[in-house]
This record gives sequence, C-alpha cells and structure tokens, in this order.
Amino acid sequence: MEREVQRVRQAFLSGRSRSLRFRLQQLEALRRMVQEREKDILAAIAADLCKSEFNAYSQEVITVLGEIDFMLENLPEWVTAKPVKKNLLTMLDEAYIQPQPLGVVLIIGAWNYPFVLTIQPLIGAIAAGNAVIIKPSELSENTAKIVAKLLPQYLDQDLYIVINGGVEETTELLKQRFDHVFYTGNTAVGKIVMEAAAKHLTPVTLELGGKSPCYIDKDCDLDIVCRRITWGKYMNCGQTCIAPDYILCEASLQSQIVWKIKETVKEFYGENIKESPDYERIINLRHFKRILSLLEGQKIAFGGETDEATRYIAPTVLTDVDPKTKVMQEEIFGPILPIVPVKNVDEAIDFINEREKPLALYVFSHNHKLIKRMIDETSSGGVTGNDVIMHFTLNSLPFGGVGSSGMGAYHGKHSFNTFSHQRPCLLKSLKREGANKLRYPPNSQSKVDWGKFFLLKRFNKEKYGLLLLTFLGIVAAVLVKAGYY
Ligand SMILES: NC(=O)c1ccc[n+]([C@@H]2O[C@H](COP(=O)([O-])OP(=O)(O)OC[C@H]3O[C@@H](n4cnc5c(N)ncnc54)[C@H](O)[C@@H]3O)[C@@H](O)[C@H]2O)c1
Ligand SMILES: CCCCCCCC=O
Repeated sequence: MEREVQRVRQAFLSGRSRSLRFRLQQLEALRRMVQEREKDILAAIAADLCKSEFNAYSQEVITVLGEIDFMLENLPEWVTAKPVKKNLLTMLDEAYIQPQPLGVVLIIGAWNYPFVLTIQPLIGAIAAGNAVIIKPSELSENTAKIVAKLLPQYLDQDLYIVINGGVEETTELLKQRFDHVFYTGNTAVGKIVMEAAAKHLTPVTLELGGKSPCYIDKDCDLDIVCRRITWGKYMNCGQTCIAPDYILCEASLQSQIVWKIKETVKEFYGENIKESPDYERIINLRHFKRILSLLEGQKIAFGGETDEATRYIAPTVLTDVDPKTKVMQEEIFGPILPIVPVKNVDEAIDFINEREKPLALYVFSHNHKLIKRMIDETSSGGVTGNDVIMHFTLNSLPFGGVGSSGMGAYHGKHSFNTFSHQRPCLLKSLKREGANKLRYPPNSQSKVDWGKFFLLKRFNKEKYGLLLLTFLGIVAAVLVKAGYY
C-alpha cells in the first residue's frame, strides 16, 4: 500500500497533473470512457443493485456526464488567479488568490450509487489538478471491478489508481499520508476515517448520512406531495442517503397520506412489485436483516412483504410510529416509511431540532412563509422545498452534510474548491522602501497613527474616487521617505 501511494505521489510531483490542458484532456478521456463503455458500467450497476439500465443511466450516468461537461466549460475560468481588493498599503502591489491542487487525494466510495458517488468526487479532484487513489466500496463489487478495469484504460495510470478491497485494505490505506481524504458512507466509519486522517493532520470531507425528515403541512396538494415522496423514498429501494427517512404531519392527514402513497406505489411499480424493472433490491443479507428488524412491533399500514432469497422488501408505510422505537433511532436506508404524527409545525421543528442534524430536510406546503420558517429554525445538510432529492441534481448547489451528517461539500465549483488550496499571493516590489519605514522599529505614536490611517480608514470609493486614494498614498510615501515620520 505504501509503495502504491508513493508511486502516485511521485507522479503528482512530476507536475503534469497541474496544467489546465492536461486536466481538460483527462476529463475528456473520462467522458469518453463513460460513453464508450456505458453498457459495461450499466451492467455492473445492475448486477450490484438489481437496477434497470434506464434507472442506472438516469440516476448515475447522467449526473457524471453533466458534471464532466460543467467542469470542462468552467475550468478555464476557475483555475485563473483572482485579483482581490487592496488597501492603501498594498495598492501598488499585486494581490490575488491562486487555486492550487492539494496533492494526493484518497476517495473512499459508497455502494448505494456506486458509480456516481465514486466518479463525481474523482471529477472534482482531477479538475483541481490532484493525483487520486480511488477505493470503491467492496459491497458493490461489480461496479468496483469495472471501475478498476476501465479507469487505467482511459486515464493517466500513475496519477489515478484504483485500489479494491474491504475493511482491511481501507484500514491499511488510511495509515498512509494523504493531502485530502474524501469519504462517503456511514457516520461510524466517518469517525474512523477522521481519526486516521488526524494523525497526519489531513483535511477530510465526510459525506455521511442521517434521518432526513419530511414535514407535510395541511395546506398543500396531497396528491402531488405523495407522488414526489413515493418517488424519492422507494427509488433504489430506499438506499439513498437523502431519501425522506420519515414523515411528520398532523394526525388528521395520516390516513390520506397512506392511501395516496399506496396508490402511487401501484401506479409506479404495478400490482406485482417484484416484477417491476424499476424496483431494486437490498444490497446484501446483513442490510436486509437490519431493515427487517426495524419493523418489529410496528403498525404496518401497507407493504411489509419480504423475500430473503432475492433480498426483496416491499414499499412499506408505518403509521402512528412512536419516536422512541428502533425505526426512529437509526437511519432506515431501506423502503420503510414511518409516519410520526405531530400537533403542528412548532412541534415538527422541535422534533427535528432535538435530534442529530440530518443530511436533508423536506417541507411541503403552499405557504412559502412556513417553508422559510422551517429553513430558518432548523439545520440540515441541504433542503428541498415541495420536492425531495432534487437539490442533489443542481451542481451550482454545494452537496454535503452538517454536524453528524458530514462536513465539507462537493459538486461543480464546490468540488473544485474542496480539492484546491486557495493560495493567497501578495507580490510586492523591492522599490518604495520609504513607505515600509512605518512598520520597522523603532515604533512611535506617529507611526501608529499612520498605520491607523493606512489600514483602518474606510473610504467611500464613489465619493472620493481611486485617484484621491492614490494621491494620499503617494503623499504619505513621500513624507515618510523624506524622513518626516
Ligand atoms: N452523504 C452522502 O453523499 C452519502 C451517500 C451514500 C451513502 N451515504 C451514507 O452511507 C451509509 C450507508 O453506507 P454504508 O454504511 O453501508 O457504507 P460502508 O460500510 O460500505 O462504508 C463505505 C466505505 O467505508 C469502508 N469501511 C467500512 N468499514 C470500515 C472500517 N471499519 N474501517 C475503514 N473503512 C471501512 C468500506 O470499505 C467502504 O469503502 C448511510 O448512512 C448513507 O446515508 C451518504
Ligand atoms: C437522481 C438521483 C441521484 C441520487 C443520489 C443520492 C446520493 C446519495 O445516496
């Protein structure tokens, strides 16, 4: 492992990943890989999650292609140095921020959307000029294999490498020194990753999970609300980090919601859900059994059918759920939707605030003020109002958690920033030494006064104009040089 990391570091130190041209070339090669080997990629995802080609394409491949195109379009502008505002002391100098690559980045992927959740961070890391070690999740072994097979055929083989393996390999990898670690997965492993990274003072991005609440106000169109929630909850068999985990609503809405979700499930997946090409399966037996254990002692309004041989769990809704029961203590990450009745929006806000900060928050209402109030008075990684999941798809929005749902963010420019160091640069001339006398010892009251004038004075640019500021600066420099101060 040490040798592999060393090899990637040597490749980074060669400097070739830094030029804009090289980054664009690699991103174009990655796009070619996705386009030319689409069938192999979709087949691998299908084998891991029993997902149809249409679903794999629209949930994973489109996002990857969209992200690459967005990077190719914007990267030339993002990599350029950005001049910053100056003060009187630096107005004749050059001051700018130069984004630079961090170095060697470790990306640890997740299994639930095994392609996009591994490749989208990779796109950001390449765009920012880094070398990358990719560790796909061993749980989605088919996608892990295809990623390991294809990437070296299209990308620089020393700068971007894939290491496959399980906990043992990840543990070994985490002992190495990286310049950034980007982890997607559960909160418990997130802590292990952060602890390992801390030994080298390596910064981390942690894309974790949590119980994302969904508040339904009585002032809304329940048909539309239930259709959107059904889509986001049962997509990928509930194995979506930002799936609505549970519903909060007034007790009077509960039976209508159950009925409408049941009808929508029929509309989406037909009478025989097992036969639907749009309904996936649970990733493995461990997760299958974990999800089943969440049903114990619950009132099942509909669903609840299971088949261990195929790891099938039907779309299920639970009603009148007691917040103290197991299903409300951990992230469900499966097709079970508990409804917890609350008296009103105040109680819903308290309910959310008494728990760990979730990765997403959903609120449905015709009342825009109520939605704004929910946003103002709670915290979550991201929010979609009157829909679910969709904030993930807009790459101008940062995607990430807060508190126990994670730290840092990515997507689009936010990925570029995550994998870059924003290097502040101030370039001075070796001339104009007179003005510097102000900061050299011995200090005096008049030097302090001039310091205050240069550094603290706020000018209204429109009123005085830049010319006046320049004039004042020159006068001050001349006075200092002449030895008056
Ligand atoms: N925020 C996001 O974008 C996002 C996306 C997908 C999943 N998630 C979250 O991930 C969770 C589900 O994934 P999971 O928990 O099954 O992931 P997981 O257990 O498969 O972990 C993911 C990665 O961590 C490694 N790993 C596991 N145990 C380890 C250990 N003890 N030491 C070192 N490495 C270890 C695995 O090898 C794998 O590569 C959910 O909580 C979900 O919300 C979050
Ligand atoms: C269009 C759907 C993409 C959903 C990706 C969710 C990522 C977290 O699991």
